[in-house]
Amino acid sequence: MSFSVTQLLEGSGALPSSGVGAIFGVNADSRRIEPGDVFFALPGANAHGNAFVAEAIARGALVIVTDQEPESDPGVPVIVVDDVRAAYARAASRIFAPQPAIAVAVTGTNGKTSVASFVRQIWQAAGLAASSIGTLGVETSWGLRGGSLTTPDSRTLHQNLRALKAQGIDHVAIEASSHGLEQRRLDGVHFEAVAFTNLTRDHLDYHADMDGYRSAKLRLFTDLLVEGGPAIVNVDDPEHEAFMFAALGHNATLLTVGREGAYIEIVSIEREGYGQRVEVKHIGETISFHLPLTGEFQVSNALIAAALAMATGVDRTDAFAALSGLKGAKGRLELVAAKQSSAVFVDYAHTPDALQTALEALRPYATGRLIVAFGCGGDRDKGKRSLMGAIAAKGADLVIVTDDNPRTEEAASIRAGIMVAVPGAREIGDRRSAILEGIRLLGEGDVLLVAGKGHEDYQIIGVNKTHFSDHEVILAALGTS
Ligand SMILES: CC(=O)N[C@H]1[C@@H](OP(=O)(O)OP(=O)(O)OC[C@H]2O[C@@H](n3ccc(=O)[nH]c3=O)[C@H](O)[C@@H]2O)O[C@H](CO)[C@@H](O)[C@@H]1O[C@H](C)C(=O)N[C@@H](C)C(=O)N[C@H](CCC(=O)O)C(=O)O
Ligand SMILES: Nc1ncnc2c1ncn2[C@@H]1O[C@H](COP(=O)(O)OP(=O)(O)OP(=O)(O)O)[C@@H](O)[C@H]1O
Ligand SMILES: N[C@H](CCC[C@H](N)C(=O)O)C(=O)O
Ligand SMILES: [Mg+2]
Repeated sequence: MSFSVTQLLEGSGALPSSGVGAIFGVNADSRRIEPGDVFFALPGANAHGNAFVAEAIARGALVIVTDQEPESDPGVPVIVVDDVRAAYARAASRIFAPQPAIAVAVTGTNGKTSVASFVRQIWQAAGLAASSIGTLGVETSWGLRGGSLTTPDSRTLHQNLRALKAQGIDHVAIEASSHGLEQRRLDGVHFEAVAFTNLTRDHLDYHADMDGYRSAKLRLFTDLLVEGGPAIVNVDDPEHEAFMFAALGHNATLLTVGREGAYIEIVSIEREGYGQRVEVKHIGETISFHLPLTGEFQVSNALIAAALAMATGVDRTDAFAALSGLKGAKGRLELVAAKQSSAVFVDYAHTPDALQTALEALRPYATGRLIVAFGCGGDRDKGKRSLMGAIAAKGADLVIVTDDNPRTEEAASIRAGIMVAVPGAREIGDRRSAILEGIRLLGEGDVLLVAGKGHEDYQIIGVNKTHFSDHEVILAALGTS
């Protein structure tokens, strides 16, 4: 027993899968324990896993790993470690070996899904079998399998990684959320390269303050990058210094991207239809390409993705050539339909900065009015509601405040939290009616932005999740663009 458990927690190489001391699996959820598993009792937001030790043993757990002695002797070996979440992540990586050879990760408040998707697309264009894992789920050239978290829990993550390896995939780009980093979900992965997009307010319901939020994100640079690996930093973001110094302080190879970038310098960006023409300097060479995506922020995302791809061996010419063929991630400033000279975009902006970015990106296309319909999620950072209201008031000509996953909060009070900063807005709780009203209002040259849900195909009211898709409502009203 001790041999295999030690190996599980600290060792390397294959684990015994039969015989005395064999460990068959790991799980942190007592309800899913199978005979032969090790139960990891994690400190959670609602409970400590120690409360579920009896159930885990009843289901066949052989060993308990925890960060505090259970109150009574459970009758099976208990191993107390300092950081049980990290131990769980590393154990999951050993149980579910082998894994794809190359993993990269991107963190930041906004842009992670887009960057992860773009890295996968660049790898694929270079002929490499690749996958991206994040908010949208696990995506490969065979399709998309949805998930529930941006950064999956360690067990799900490593199960997915093993399945990808079994399909011949050796290149994976992963979104590193602040929750995921704080909860050590990624601690079993060695990243060959990492990237930072930007840092603005989000998730202050979970992190004590911006310092706590930033520290969680910095873990990707300080703890999870392989020794000397490339760390890509968007130097146009005001928060870049902390990430730059974290990289330098940990012997990473710092690669900066942006208008002030040394590795990739943005020289110029000009709109070309709904896309843009971009000129950059990359280690002395000037490169010009068409990016078929709307919004300057996508230039930053695309270049960070190109840097990650080049950092993992893609040839410079192939990487930049791939940018002209990029497809936007679903619901990220996506042109969904057009009505005469007006247009309707769906975007996943659910933070103040993202809403401002999306409105600024669309302003040049609104020769008439810029209309926005959006809401804020329930059971999430309340402070961002009035900030988003103020941003909408400033950046749009007409604002419709609606519902976006009220969860267990009263929807009307969430809307009120937004309306205080935009008293002139129309308040239409039912999201379908709000979108239809936005479409009804569309005149010559107007642009409607439907923000907050992006790819989501549900509305969460209370604890019930019902089918709802911004795309479907828009397309049913207007047909395809
Ligand atoms: C606040 C938060 O992040 N919670 C996540 C966390 O739950 P927790 O550890 O706090 O769980 P808990 O309910 O206190 O339970 C403690 C422990 O007891 C165990 N337990 C519990 C009940 C039981 O009967 N038996 C049992 O063993 C649980 O499995 C857990 O290990 O760990 C769970 C397993 O990984 C996650 O499913 C859960 O995500 C919840 C559902 C969630 O909504 N998370 C969101 C906020 C989130 O993580 N979002 C980020 C950011 C997205 C973005 O970028 O914007 C993401 O990466 O998705
Ligand atoms: N580089 C960027 N800078 C600012 N805003 C961005 C950037 N990239 C995307 N956005 C905005 O943020 C929204 C979310 O983008 P994306 O899904 O790529 O980010 P994310 O970091 O994965 O978000 P999440 O934390 O929810 O996983 C987009 O719909 C867009 O409005
Ligand atoms: N990963 C983010 C997504 C928010 C999306 C928005 N539609 C909402 O429900 O608030 C979160 O869970 O906070
Ligand atoms: Mg995401």
